[in-house]
Amino acid sequence: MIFSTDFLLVHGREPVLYPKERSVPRMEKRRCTTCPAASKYIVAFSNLSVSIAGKKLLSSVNGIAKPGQLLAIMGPSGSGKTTLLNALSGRTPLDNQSSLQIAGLPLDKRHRRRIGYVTQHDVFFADLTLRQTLKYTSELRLPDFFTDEERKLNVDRIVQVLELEKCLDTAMGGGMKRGLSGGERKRASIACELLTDPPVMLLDEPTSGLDSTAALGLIRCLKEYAKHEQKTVILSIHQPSSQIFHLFDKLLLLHGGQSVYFGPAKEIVEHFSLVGLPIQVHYNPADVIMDYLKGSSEASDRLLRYWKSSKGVGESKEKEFKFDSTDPAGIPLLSTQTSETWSFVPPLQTPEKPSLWCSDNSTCFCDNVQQNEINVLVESEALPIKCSEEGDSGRSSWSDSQSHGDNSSNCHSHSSLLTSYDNKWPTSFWTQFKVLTRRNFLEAKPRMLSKLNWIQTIGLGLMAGFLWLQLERKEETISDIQGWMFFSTTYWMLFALFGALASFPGEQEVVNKERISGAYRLSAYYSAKMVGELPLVMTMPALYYFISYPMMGFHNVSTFLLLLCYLLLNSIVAQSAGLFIGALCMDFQASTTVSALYTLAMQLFGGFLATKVPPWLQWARSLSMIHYAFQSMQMVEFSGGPLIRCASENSRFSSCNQKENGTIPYHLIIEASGNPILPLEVNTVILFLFLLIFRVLGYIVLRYYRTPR
Ligand SMILES: Nc1ncnc2c1ncn2[C@@H]1O[C@H](COP(=O)(O)OP(=O)(O)OP(=O)(O)O)[C@@H](O)[C@H]1O
Repeated sequence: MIFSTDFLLVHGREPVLYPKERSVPRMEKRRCTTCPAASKYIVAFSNLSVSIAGKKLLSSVNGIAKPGQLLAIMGPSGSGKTTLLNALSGRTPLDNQSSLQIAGLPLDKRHRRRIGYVTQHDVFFADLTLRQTLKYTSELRLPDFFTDEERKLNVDRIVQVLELEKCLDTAMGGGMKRGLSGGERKRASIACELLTDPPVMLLDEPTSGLDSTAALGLIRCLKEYAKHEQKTVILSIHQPSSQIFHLFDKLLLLHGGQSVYFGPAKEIVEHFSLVGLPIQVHYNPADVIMDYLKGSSEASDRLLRYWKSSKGVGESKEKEFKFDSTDPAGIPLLSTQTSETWSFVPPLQTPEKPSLWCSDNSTCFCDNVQQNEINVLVESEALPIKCSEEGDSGRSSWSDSQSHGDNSSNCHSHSSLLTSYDNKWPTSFWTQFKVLTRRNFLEAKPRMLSKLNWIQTIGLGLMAGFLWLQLERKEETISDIQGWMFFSTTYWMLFALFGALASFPGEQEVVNKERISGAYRLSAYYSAKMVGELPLVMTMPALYYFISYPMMGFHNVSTFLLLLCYLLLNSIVAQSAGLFIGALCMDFQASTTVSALYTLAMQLFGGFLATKVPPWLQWARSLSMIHYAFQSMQMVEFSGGPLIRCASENSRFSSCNQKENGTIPYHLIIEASGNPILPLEVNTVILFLFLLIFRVLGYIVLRYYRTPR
């Protein structure tokens, strides 16, 4: 694997990410973010506890992760590694006494969105290729001021670093669909997060499913990334190889939701021997540690007791966990006395938030500094950052950390980087809508316009066409014409509704992940879904109609087009109902049960199967979308084409018995089926109301009931 040097170029030394004159576009002088000092994303947690449903999953875990370092969380299965990462990412609520600070401030929504989180379970749209996935991620999650070329360059470099070039055009796969291998999917997940240049990266078991060489390559890559780009990297890992273990800077050992060690990884052997649990020189420390933790309870009890008695910070090494409340910015800082003494703000203290102001020419200054000279404490040295008056270099903060000698650009990069994230969303509603519409279309196309669907629709169109071939316009064929209309409306209602249901569970996993990371507004996603899938929802019913209706009997263009409109409107309403039920139930089995009940009821009250509805049940008819679509189609068909001729004998229409060779007006045909007639316009408005209500309800459910955590 090629790592290290290339990595530096990812967001690199070239002015690619934050180009000149584009750092803070059209910005008024305004409060935009915290001081650069606070932008050093140190993750500090103390007394961190998590309980779910009364069960304590984590208990008083302490630790600190600094930019430039790799913190590994190890522990047996079920020890709480994922729970801790979820807590650090803000996805799991913390117990009251817990303290979690990022960049010196309690974790809020804005910081939460600056954390890249690669979860254990990779979720992607199975049908999109890796190239499309990365392209859309960069379009959604990089601020609007990036050009297409810059985005592409960015993607290309990350792809190169993570060695994903060969599989760029492979489908992501997942579920039943074959696609990227497990290792490639994992690297693809990491690539998606890296694209956004997060200052803090959390990775849950990034090496699972990788062979030992690939795993080592990946951890090396993360180490380089942390070191050279000054990022804070925290990962959980099950049982690393010895080579991987020695790459860790800090180690947090968990057992049963409690920490049994936190400190430099290289000191773990010494720590275990102090506890009376020796680790032989030639053994892999990770293996032995896990053996102790998974073995007899005596070893883990001893570790826990020792750790608690030393107040959780390794007093055996004369280290102390000092709280320094004098730091004005409230930022966890490394003491200058010894690199092994940590200090950070006490739990529950909310430090005053320093503020950085950025003017429209990208000049930044702090409220509490009152000048352009800002001191940033990096490790133990104070680093002056001069905010120049003009928007010059526009380098990325990644390269700045590499070139401490030239700090003039730091403010610009910080300002552009942080202000774009200080806005609630990285991109505008319009960008999100455009990108999501395209992505939705591409994602849904293989599913909705699959080869099987084409075959099924053409076959069904021909079958219906031959069954109702060239029907004469006479009283005896009324029920056949109605049969074609009823069959067509119900079939396409079921097709659209169940199609929408089937798309929901898989899609929601990806959308929830993206919503948690703050990639876009729900409203943008929801409206894009409506628009992106619209042509797809209409294609199959239109094809069926183009085949079967002319075979049954074409009369004139206006009737032909109007009938098509009602068939399509009916399908779109059904899709909206499917989206609403899918959002409400989420569980596929529950949603199919609810949908089956609803669609069967709609068919029964549709106006064709039952002509005599008991008075106390007539209200149910008004809830059936089929009823309105079917009635509208009858009105168009029986009034638009040649009028239906009366039967020569024993006509059931009284008007026919009064004269020979008479015709039957459309309203008598509809009334004969026992349904009250509403004007065509009213039927149409009601169908649109169904559409609107289902879509609004779907949105409300996703917004308030299905808020992802
Ligand atoms: N929502 C929940 N409700 C109840 N218990 C939970 C919940 N989530 C996790 N747990 C429990 O919390 C414990 C820690 O789970 P967690 O997934 O954090 O472990 P882990 O160390 O990441 O395990 P692994 O290495 O197997 O992924 C487990 O015993 C698990 O069963």
